[in-house]
Amino acid sequence: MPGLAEAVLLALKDRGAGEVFGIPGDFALPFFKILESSDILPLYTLSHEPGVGFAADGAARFTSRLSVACVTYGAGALNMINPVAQAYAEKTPMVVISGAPGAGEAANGLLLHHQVKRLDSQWEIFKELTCAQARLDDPAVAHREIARVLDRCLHESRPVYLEIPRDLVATPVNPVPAYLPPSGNSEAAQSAAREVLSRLAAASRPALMVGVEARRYGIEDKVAELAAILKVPVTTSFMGRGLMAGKNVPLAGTYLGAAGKPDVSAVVEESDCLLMLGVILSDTNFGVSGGKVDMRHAVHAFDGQVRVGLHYYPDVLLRDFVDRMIAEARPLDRAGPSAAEEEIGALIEDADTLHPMDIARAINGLFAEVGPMPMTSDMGDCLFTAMDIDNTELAAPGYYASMGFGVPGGLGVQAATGRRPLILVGDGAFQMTGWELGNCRKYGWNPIVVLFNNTSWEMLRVFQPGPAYHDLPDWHYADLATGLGGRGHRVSTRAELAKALRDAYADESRFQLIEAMLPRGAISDTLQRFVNAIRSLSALSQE
Ligand SMILES: Cc1ncc(Cc2csc(CCOP(=O)(O)OP(=O)(O)O)c2C)c(N)n1
Ligand SMILES: [Mg+2]
Repeated sequence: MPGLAEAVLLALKDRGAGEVFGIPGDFALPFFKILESSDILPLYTLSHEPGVGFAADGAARFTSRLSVACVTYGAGALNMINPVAQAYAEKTPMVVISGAPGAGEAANGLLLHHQVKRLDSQWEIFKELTCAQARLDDPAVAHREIARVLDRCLHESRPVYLEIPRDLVATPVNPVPAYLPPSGNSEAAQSAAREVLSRLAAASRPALMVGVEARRYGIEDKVAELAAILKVPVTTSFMGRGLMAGKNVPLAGTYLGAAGKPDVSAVVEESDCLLMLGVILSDTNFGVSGGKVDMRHAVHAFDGQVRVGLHYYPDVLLRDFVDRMIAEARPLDRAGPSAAEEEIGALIEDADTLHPMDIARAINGLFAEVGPMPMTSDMGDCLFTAMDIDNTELAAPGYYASMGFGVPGGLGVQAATGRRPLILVGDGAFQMTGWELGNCRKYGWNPIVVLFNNTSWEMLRVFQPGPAYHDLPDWHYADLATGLGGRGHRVSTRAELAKALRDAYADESRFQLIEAMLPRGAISDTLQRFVNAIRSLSALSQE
């Protein structure tokens, strides 16, 4: 019989987990010791628990597998609340493992270090951030509890929480049962698929919008197959930017409502049967559309059910629904031309000062030369700029929108996939978690980081011009790269940026930090359209 810690690790590996990110502490040291000695899964330690959570999130987004964030009780776990919340909101299958006090530790009546209000306060907090939880304090049932929680993580593609008392990590337990895939209602899936196909056939402007669940449940290729059969225009949601990259589908582009390209917005807003697959109905995905999507004529397959107009089919797995659609779909021949990525033009490599759009042009140029790289983006104008980078695999917090994801998320991508990422981050967000780059040399990671240094919280300034607190000092980040084990490039002109990107790509020996100097007030075209759209919508609402 395996010990408890070993049983957890074996069950994680059996369910597809490829690595563990973590920071130990005394309540977790026994678990970490077995984690390292058992060699079941590789351990990557980082420097701050928010980075651990964001790295696990980034890994899961690119692999569509379980990811693991392992921390100590109290100070560690509670330090990671924000990344776990983001994973819940954006449907990432993250397993949070926290060490915990042993059974008898509270018996002496003293308050334990790292304890907050009560010993189970942390448990109560993580119940709000996860879809399933287990405290593994009963060896007799631990195997069933582990299976229950890990399977829920995969079924719902949301974080789960395992609490492991430090005095039980070596206690023998029964082997954890094998993964039990979810069983949806196949009859409901069939009925839903037939009704939706007939609605699409009867529509004059059918359209498809693809959201993040297509990636989370590993069915992007199936969705591409369905789109290719149906021959209807395909868009992605804002959060879904990067989906369908490299697939042979009639991709019109990313829907950004009034902030997007008018022809893409028309595909969505003028559709009389919009099929949304795995799309999160959030303000960032639909907020600047002014409610122009008529849900009475839309189909929304999300979170295990299919809503067709004003009625629902419950308990329908997205995978089953898409499979049933593929089986019976016929060409509708309504696909417009695949929108050539909006011509933002090639970078002019001259001595002009940089603008965010030049960064998009320069990256498009790099990818045209060397091929696309997996990308992560932080929250800030870098994410809006990413909308003008040709559609490439991208992980970014487009809904929960926490800063700090970009760099550790990119490190998680490289740890999990072995692929070198290109990371987009603003100076404000870099100040939060950019220092995790100091861990690259330990693991041989070598991301290319493009830091938008506008010495500002510019996204806030565009929504609230005036206050001086949006101004950030210039920290000369490129100069700090060497000490962290990387190479810094501080660039102020378009020619310098192009050269720095080429030099960075050629130097695979360490991480590359390209500090792109941007004037305060210079924002991407997409962010400008977002601001204009939100202002005009709010003006409308006050009429
Ligand atoms: C963890 C967290 N705390 C605060 C905020 C609120 C915020 C959203 S955007 C922003 C400014 C970002 O500045 P940065 O320099 O990174 O990028 P840019 O705007 O392009 O200049 C803040 C403070 C969020 N979203 N998350
Ligand atoms: Mg900034």
